[in-house]
Amino acid sequence: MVSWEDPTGVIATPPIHRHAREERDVNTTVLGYPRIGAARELKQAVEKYWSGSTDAADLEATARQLRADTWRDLAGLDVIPGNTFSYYDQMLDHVELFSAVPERFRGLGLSGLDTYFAMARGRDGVVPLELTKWFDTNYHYLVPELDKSTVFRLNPAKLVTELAEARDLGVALRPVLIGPLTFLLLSKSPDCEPLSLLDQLVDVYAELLGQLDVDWVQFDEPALVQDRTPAELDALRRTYDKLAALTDRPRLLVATYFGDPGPALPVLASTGVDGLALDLVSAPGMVPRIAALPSLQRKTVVAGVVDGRNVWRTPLGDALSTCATLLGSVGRLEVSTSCSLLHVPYDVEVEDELDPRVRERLAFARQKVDEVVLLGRALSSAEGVDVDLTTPAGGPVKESDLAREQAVRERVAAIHPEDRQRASYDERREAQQSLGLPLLTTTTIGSFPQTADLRRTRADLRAGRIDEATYDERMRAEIADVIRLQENLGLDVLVHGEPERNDMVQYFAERLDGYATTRLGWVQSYGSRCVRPPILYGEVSRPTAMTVPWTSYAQSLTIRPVKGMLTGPVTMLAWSFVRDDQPLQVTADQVALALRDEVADLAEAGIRIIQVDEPALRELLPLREADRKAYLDWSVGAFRLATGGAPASVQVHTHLCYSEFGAVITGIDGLDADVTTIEAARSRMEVLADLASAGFRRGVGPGVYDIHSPRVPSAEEMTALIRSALATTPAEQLWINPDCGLKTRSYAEVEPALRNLATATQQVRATL
Ligand SMILES: CN1c2c(nc(N)[nH]c2=O)NC[C@@H]1CNc1ccc(C(=O)N[C@@H](CCC(=O)N[C@@H](CCC(=O)N[C@@H](CCC(=O)O)C(=O)O)C(=O)O)C(=O)O)cc1
Ligand SMILES: N[C@@H](CCS)C(=O)O
Ligand SMILES: [Zn+2]
Repeated sequence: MVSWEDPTGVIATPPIHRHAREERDVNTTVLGYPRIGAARELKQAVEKYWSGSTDAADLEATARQLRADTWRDLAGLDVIPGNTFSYYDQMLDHVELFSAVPERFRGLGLSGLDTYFAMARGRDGVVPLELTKWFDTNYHYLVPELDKSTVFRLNPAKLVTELAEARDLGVALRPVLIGPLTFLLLSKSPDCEPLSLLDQLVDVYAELLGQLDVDWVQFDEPALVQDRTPAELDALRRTYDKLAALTDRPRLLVATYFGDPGPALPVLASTGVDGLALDLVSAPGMVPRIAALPSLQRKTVVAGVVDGRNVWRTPLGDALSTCATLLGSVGRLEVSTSCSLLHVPYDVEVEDELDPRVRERLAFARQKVDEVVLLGRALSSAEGVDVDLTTPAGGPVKESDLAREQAVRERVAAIHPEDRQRASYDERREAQQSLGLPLLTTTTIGSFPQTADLRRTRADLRAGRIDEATYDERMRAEIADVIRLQENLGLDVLVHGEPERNDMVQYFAERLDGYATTRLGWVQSYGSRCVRPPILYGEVSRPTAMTVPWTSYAQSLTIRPVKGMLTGPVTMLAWSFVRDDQPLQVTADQVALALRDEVADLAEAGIRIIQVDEPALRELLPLREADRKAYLDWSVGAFRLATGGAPASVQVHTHLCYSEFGAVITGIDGLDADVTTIEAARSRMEVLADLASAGFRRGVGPGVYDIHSPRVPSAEEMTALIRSALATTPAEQLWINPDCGLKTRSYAEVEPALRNLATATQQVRATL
């Protein structure tokens, strides 16, 4: 995006010219937009600010430019969402908006901006807010911490500044707020139900509405697509009736997304709000119910017909007919995306290395805005634009390499229930005795620090500054260092450290047929951290071994067992954009078969322990209870298909992270892994009690080192955690390891932490 520098060095942005429009039959909008920057400008700017190499004014200038860029991208829409920018996370912005900053950060005496970042990242030994997954996406939000003495106070500076900035550029915004129900339901409180703070919070929203000089305000209430109690639905009705009863207020739009609001739909429709935004991509079955609700004849319905979470071009004919069905039955119709575009990359046009047959089927954020605009024009009787329905919509690239595709489909059709079944655990345990592992076996989760040097080496290879042979040599040198370090630390089961992996999903996607990867398709995962979700567009198969040479090389350097390291089928799907023309279960089995071949090759190469990571098993769990059993059946089945061919003598591990395991305990047991390593340090081993009461009797490694924090835990702390684990788990079952991989940490933290982990283990072993 072009920026205009004035002589003082301050970036000046020219007005955004939007054509004056008449009120149309059908307006256009989106529910939100990415904010990290098309070239990850925000990531670079905040990381520079954190490192102290730039100041707050520089960071704010970048932020201003990014907001202006966003409004320019959205200029073709009739209604532009506002408050979509965030330095770190939108939930954290609301903590600031309501002055709900926990005491431990207020005491630090920092500026507003630094207090904000301290809540996100911790500071001077003060632990940050907890980070957790945003519904069933790969985005993470910060969990507000409230208690019964919390007093909300309005602090609207960020919002008001942004609205004024937009107004100066000639842009009117519809600010987006997290709705009060969702804000509270996602918060945690040690001494009260967060919803008990609702009335007080709603008063602050009311105060805010009184200060906003805008036409519309959008309240995001995705928590309504989860199961809600009658009391919560009652609270919903009270909240929006109260806000709607305010005099002299903006119009109120309540947005639900990621699913069907079910019983919350008639409740919301019966309140005095002016509009509802509904996700008709994830819940197309809602259409007849919307059309049948008389109260919606007086309201605006924002129809989310363009998928905000996946990257396929919209089947425009289908979207048009959905809108046409609704046109006659709702007060006004607005065309939109199903949710915020935060979850897709900016622009497919820059992906010049993508196979054109794949690229022509894709729409990223900018293309999705174009689709919305096109649909709006086609539906608007004043313009009557014809939509070309012949351009390919999203979906598999059917004509590619048909022979292999056919073979994959036949292989899936031939899957037999026994393929998902290993020998009995007792038989496996016996066969694995020859590994000679001690009680309280120590290990790590796979990755060692991804140093700047490693990333630069990969960038050098991509840019042609070094050749493959040089790259391989440097990676081998790193593997040798990592093996030596683990031997010196006295760890029992070693890893190669994953230096060759840009990302645990992308690495495999780059090596599988049926998957495409992008050059610049970055999506924010949390704060300044981004991922490039690969695109699973066809039938998946494995042309050749993906990990065997690296793992075998590592094993050749040591007599201790080295764990092979694979990413499981569910995580390969969860962190990719996947085809939506066949059940996820079928796609998962295809990925599982490719992994099954890798497991066989690793075993053939003499690797005795293989870990298949499934950190996203919890994340994909359906938002409604009624859908969970079917999900756990196919997801667990895919994992078992991937690992089911492993001989009894090969020890299969899995790894899960991101707490809240309660709902997937039966699934964890169902995976039938010989050893499960699991995040536990922050929750002080709570998961073990759940596993014990579910009768889990295979190996379990609760994390004793919280790798999400730069803190180095002492040996004493870890000793205490191991002892508390032993209260519920017999020593024969217990493994000692960190919570997760070490890729985001530095060696300065990792070395002493692992040394302490080994010391703590020895201290406890001596007492057994
Ligand atoms: C475990 N997690 C993961 C999730 N999803 C995934 N797909 N992968 C995951 O590991 N979801 C849940 C969590 C989220 N956690 C994280 C943790 C860390 C990151 C992260 O560090 N992201 C990096 C980008 C990683 C990457 O792809 N690196 C590439 C490219 C690096 C790069 O930007 N190179 C520069 C040049 C660098 C130079 O010259 O020095 C460039 O190309 O311009 C690589 O290593 O090759 C981030 O920086 O945000 C994400 C999620
Ligand atoms: N093996 C991976 C798992 C992360 S969830 C790692 O260690 O980074
Ligand atoms: Zn993990």
